[in-house]
Amino acid sequence: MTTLLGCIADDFTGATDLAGLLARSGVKVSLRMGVPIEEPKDTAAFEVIALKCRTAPVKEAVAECKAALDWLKRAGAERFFWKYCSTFDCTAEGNIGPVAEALMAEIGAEQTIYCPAFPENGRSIFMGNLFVGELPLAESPMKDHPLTPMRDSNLMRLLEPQVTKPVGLANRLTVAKGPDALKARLEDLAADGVAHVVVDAVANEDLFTISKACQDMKLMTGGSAIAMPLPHLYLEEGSLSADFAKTQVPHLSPKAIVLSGSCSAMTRAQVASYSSQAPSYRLDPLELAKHGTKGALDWLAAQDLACAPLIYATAEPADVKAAQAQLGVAKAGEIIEDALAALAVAALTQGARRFVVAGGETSGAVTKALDVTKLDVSAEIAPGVPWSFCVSQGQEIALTLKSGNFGAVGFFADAFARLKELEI
Ligand SMILES: Nc1ncnc2c1ncn2[C@@H]1O[C@H](COP(=O)(O)OP(=O)(O)OP(=O)(O)O)[C@@H](O)[C@H]1O
Ligand SMILES: O=C(O)[C@@H](O)C(=O)CO
Repeated sequence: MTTLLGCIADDFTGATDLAGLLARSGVKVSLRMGVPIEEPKDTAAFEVIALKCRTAPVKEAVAECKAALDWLKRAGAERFFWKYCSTFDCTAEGNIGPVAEALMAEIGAEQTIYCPAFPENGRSIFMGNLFVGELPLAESPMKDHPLTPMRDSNLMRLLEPQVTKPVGLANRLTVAKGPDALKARLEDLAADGVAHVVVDAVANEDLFTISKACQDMKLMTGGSAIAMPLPHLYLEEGSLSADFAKTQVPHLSPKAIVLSGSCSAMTRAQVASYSSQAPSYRLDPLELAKHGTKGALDWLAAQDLACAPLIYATAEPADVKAAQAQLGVAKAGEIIEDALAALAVAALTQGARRFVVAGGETSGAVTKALDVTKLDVSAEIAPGVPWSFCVSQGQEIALTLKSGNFGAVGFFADAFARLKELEI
């Protein structure tokens, strides 16, 4: 069918997060890993293209996003969504603003909104400031992120240096008045030439108000949650006819592996919890730089994958900093991503058919190595983390890509329990 909403996500866990929230409505969502080589055919109403461009050089990110946009246009989409992290992960140069501005120019959008709020996961925006739980972004564990340390909580201040046109705010007091008041505020800002509008949201009701006010915008930008109401709104406006074809759950070998390259606070707690119940192996970037992956591959080869072992690079901020000081930030990340990618392929060869991967960059590296190009999105394990099914090297596998800070402490065990439930 013709695609109604074309979505571009800046990392792989972000893309599954978005696809999972859109799929909550029951509509079919297709998730593509990278810009498909083949021309659009039999596309879904909601198409999500996952890119790995959050920390790529600006020019590269813009070019990739434009290529994704072109594909989505050819799939018939006239409305688009630019998905970035609910913690607004970016560097001083971008890529949130430059990509948004490039997409706006391509599709002729005069104005767009920025709303990374995800209240179910504790992300809220008030007076343009982003909170993670009760902490301002810059005081949250995101201040120590290995690639995009967030040292300011004010979204307007973060965005301004990344764009050429004026930035403004539609605050919670306006959002609380409902969609018409928000529309009026956006029009006033547009009349003043404000192209980039940060919109406050602290609860799911705010997201519904914002989506309703913005559903006709050519481009919306944000975290996944602001897109969640769109299927329902499209059904209401009549552009979408309900397609409740459920994703089939295949019966797969119980052999499984957990691969974690996220150093986020929640993943650290999840790794600590799971490593007390399953065999686990810690990857040390300095050791990998010196001796390569042989030690880890040998360890994996000796494991019974029915026990769903864990391999992790997840480390405390001080250890990450120490490794980065010796290897450089990009090199340290790359060494680990390469190792986890090689271990994923080895696990597949050893018969693993259930993969849990933690971390957006990590997920990008692992799915690329597994040669996964399209995922059918299934039910969520935790808000924003669905199971999905795909084919890797001719084998059907189950894959979940977990955003660094998502899921509860018991997430890894929860994931396998949820998959068992789905199989019944
Ligand atoms: N011990 C370590 N030392 C240095 N870098 C590390 C270490 N462990 C992981 N990394 C790197 O840190 C980065 C973590 O980013 P990743 O996107 O995978 O996780 P995340 O940011 O927590 O997840 P998300 O983007 O879903 O929130 C990766 O590039 C990874 O290779
Ligand atoms: O929005 C989020 O927090 C996640 O989907 C994400 O982008 C993690 O990389």
